[in-house]
Amino acid sequence: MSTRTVPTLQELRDAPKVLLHDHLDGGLRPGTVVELAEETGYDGLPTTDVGELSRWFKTAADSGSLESYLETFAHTCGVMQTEEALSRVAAECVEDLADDGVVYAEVRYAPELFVERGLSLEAVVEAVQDGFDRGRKAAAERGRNIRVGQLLCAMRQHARAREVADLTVRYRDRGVVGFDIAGPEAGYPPTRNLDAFEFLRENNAHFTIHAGEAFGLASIWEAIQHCGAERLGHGVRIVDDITTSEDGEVSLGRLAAYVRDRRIPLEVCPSSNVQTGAAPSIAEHPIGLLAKLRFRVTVNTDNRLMSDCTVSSEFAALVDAFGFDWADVQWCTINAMKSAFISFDERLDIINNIIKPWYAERV
Ligand SMILES: O=c1[nH]cnc2c1ncn2[C@H]1C[C@H](O)[C@@H](CO)O1
Ligand SMILES: [Zn+2]
Repeated sequence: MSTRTVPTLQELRDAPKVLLHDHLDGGLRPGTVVELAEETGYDGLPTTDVGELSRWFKTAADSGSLESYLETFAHTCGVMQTEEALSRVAAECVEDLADDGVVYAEVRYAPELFVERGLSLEAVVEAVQDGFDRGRKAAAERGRNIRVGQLLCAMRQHARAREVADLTVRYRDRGVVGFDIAGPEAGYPPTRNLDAFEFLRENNAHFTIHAGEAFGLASIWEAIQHCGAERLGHGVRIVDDITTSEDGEVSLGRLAAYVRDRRIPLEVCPSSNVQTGAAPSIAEHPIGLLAKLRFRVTVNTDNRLMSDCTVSSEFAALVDAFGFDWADVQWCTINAMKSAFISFDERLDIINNIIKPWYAERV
């Protein structure tokens, strides 16, 4: 087969893929939201009809602003306040990713959002890990092998980042592979949490930062140069530091050049960016230019429930919009695996023994 074969959605689902940016509380099955609301006595859902609720999440998240997009999480977090609920959501997440052909995933959530009914932060992490372990076993029994790590988020608007950083280090040999900050970007620069990042660096722990989504270059610069982020959540506003002249010549500013030269991974989430207004459409999404310029681009879902997407459907959208072929899909997949927060040996093993052999027949 040649690299020019156009990958179909079904073929993309079969391809081994790597997912670095996926929120646990943004990936629930709509039916599970309804069932958990009933079981846990959460009465805030806009509707208990599964089809309607599914459409409601998508429409409400199609808001054009990150702030109103984030309001939809009140309902998912609302039904995830018990260990049983957290474990179920985590298990289903792993099974759904495995069924989409994901072979390695880092799934993130903010433990501080699940303590409304008295759970400790530790109990939250352990319940999620229990679900991940169960999901992994269930998927393996169906012949779908997947490895999953937890990323613990701190919310930018709260003041618990140092505590969550501590939790990240304590649980790093028990399923947690790194840390992130999430939530509203404008008005909450990453430097507000400098003590957390310093603590993580002192402990040789990994972290990524949501930056360059709803706010521009200043946020990306702070995340990298002040905080020491290894990867950027989204990071797509880096295009503000790239100019294309009338004759098509592209030039990179100092920050864009730094991000590209240092191979800083961009966790790009195309559909989510369109919903929050970070990009006008998939066709006009900066990922086309960033991939062409060979930034270290990775393709991610962000929130599968709110965007009604999968990793495969995100790739399919890029096939349509930019003519991505199998070589591009493999490149993004290897980029992502190289950027994962697990050991070099483990990353290499997945690249050499799972990813490369599968794509070798197509590129
Ligand atoms: O795209 C995002 N940007 C910033 N914050 C986000 C995004 N998607 C989800 N979140 C928030 C809402 C969740 O409750 C939290 C932790 O998963 O992270
Ligand atoms: Zn995100």
